[in-house]
Amino acid sequence: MNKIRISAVSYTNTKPFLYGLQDSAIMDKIELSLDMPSDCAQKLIDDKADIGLIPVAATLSLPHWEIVSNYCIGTLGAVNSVFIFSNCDIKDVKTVQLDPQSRSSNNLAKVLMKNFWQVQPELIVGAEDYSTSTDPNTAFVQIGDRTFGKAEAYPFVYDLSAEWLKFTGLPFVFAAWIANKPIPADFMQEFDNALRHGLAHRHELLKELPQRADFDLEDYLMHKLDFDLTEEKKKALYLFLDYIKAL
Ligand SMILES: C=C(O[C@@H]1C=C(C(=O)O)C=C[C@H]1O)C(=O)O
Repeated sequence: MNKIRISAVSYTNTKPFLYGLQDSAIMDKIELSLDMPSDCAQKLIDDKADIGLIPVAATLSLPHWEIVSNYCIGTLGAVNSVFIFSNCDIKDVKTVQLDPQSRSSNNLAKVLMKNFWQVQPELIVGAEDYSTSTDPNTAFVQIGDRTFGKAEAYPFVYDLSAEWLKFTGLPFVFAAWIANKPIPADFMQEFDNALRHGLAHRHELLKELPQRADFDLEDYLMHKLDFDLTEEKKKALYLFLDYIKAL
């Protein structure tokens, strides 16, 4: 059998999953690559991967997609790694630079700006001064490890899944394990078992990760992230897709 090609996110949020996969015999059956989320999505769209931990917003660009795991990159509220960083209140922001590595959070920012904050700043994709603009009314979306330690550095900081909870009362799913073609059921079962094994060994993983003075990795991996793809999270996922379609 050909190996199943899997693209996973190269951020710390995915390390519990990698720990589980690398500690399982499933490694012999897969070809694993680590990519930034926007590239995970593109690989699935271009059929360069069979399964990806892809931004859920990117499912809208797939002719066929199916969820192949009971786990995800999700949260019950604040996630502490997906933000709009700003020098002014969101109501006064004139320009928002989007994160080139993101698909879900850029869309989450758009959904919240339109429906929750009811503001209409100009959106910039691929800004040359991304994340470094000194303009007082320019803000930026940022995700992943690049945000660690930055929450203290800006006067206005919006944790986007915390804002989504205020808006909808729901948890949030940033990325899920999605296939672009049918995957054998026995493989899916073995895959899920490996992911569960990784999640159950987060304390061992934390001992291996370099600690940071400016970011609480244990709180992040044990509490802020919530990896179970529950019915409530699926409800949030489909609601989010509806909001994106209406943008
Ligand atoms: C919580 C996060 O979730 C992510 C956000 C994504 C996005 O915005 O497209 C995609 C994958 C996840 O890595 C994060 O990256 O910090």
